[in-house]
Amino acid sequence: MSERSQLSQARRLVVKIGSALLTNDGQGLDVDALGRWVDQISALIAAGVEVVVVSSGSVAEGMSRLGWRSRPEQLHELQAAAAVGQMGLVQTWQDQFRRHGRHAAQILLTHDDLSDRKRYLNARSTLRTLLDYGVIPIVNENDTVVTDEIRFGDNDTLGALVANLIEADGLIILTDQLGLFDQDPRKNPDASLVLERKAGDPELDVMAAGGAGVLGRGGMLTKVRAARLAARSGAFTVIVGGRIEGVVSRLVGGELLGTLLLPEQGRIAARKQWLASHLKTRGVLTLDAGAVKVLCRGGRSLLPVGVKGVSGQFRRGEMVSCVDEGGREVARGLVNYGSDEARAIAGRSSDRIQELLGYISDEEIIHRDNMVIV
Ligand SMILES: Nc1ncnc2c1ncn2[C@@H]1O[C@H](COP(=O)(O)OP(=O)(O)O)[C@@H](O)[C@H]1O
Ligand SMILES: N[C@@H](CCC(=O)OP(=O)(O)O)C(=O)O
Repeated sequence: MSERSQLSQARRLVVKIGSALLTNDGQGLDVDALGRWVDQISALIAAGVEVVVVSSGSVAEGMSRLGWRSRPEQLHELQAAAAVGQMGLVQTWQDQFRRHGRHAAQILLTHDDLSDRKRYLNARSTLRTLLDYGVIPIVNENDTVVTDEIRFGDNDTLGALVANLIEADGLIILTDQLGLFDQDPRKNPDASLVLERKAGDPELDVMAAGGAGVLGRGGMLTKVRAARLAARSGAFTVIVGGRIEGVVSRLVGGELLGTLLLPEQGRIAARKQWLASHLKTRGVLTLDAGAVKVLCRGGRSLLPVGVKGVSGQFRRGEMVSCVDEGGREVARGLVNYGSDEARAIAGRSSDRIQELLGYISDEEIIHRDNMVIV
């Protein structure tokens, strides 16, 4: 089976669109181009694919609104431009999706948000809920509170972090070149397009060393690094020309466009390896025989009703060990409730969580995607 078939089989995708493409030569947003991507993304959604958009362009749109002709040097001026431009950016996405009868939602994140387990889970449930409702999340960096990303143009990394967060099958990075070339095509007209590589291939760093275009900031190096980060959760990355007519639809239709960067291992294996190796356990849930049976059969989440005992102090998002009544470990996973709340809902039906805690964040105590059977 060709590796390209992964694109047509993808059920959840992150599409990242850089400043170099979104802006009309730096003069505000290219609304027509944006509308064309929206048409293609809407067709994908209608075909049952879940799509999250990571959109740059706030600084460029802010500069245009403020009448600034050249990109400011000062970071606080860039942040001010981003704050002004973000309003126009999300409004434009919303206006375009409205033509297809769809809602868009603004999500502003920082890298730090995603390295904190609790915030990670919160962001994940918000994004999942939006996708369940058929809403298209439009993600950008929260430039008011961070500066590295504005400086380095690191929305490529954000795209990869979002792909990890929602366990996307793939990340599509739309840019102003046809893909990754073996040398910077602006400087070397003989450069040739790379069609497919493993994301971890060290030669990619040498090829991508040429720096960024005039409007973009990160260049190809941040895209290659983003592909490696996405590969950690088993997602593929495609770097491709966003101006190619019908690019997203054609890619997903199996056309050989852009550069496909592949993970070393599949999605589930990657996530489980990450879960198994990266986190310390903070507590123990003792399960009844029925819960042990459904977990071991695989593919099921753990509900509070199957929990007989809770020990240790842990917070939402931390790793706990699940043991049977004889103390034998059967699974590990990231809990959706802290230890006090877990004690309050243990042995109870999920219908009662609201009444017992005064709120409900999730009906399962550990979601199957966040669990490894040991
Ligand atoms: N090997 C390469 N292949 C393609 N483009 C390259 C390469 N090396 C450097 N580049 C530069 O990277 C630019 C794209 O990155 P960037 O300007 O940051 O865009 P974006 O805003 O889409 O993230 C291209 O315009 C190109 O000049
Ligand atoms: N968050 C800012 C900066 C992000 C940025 O420049 O990223 P990119 O164009 O993808 O390299 C913006 O939206 O303008």
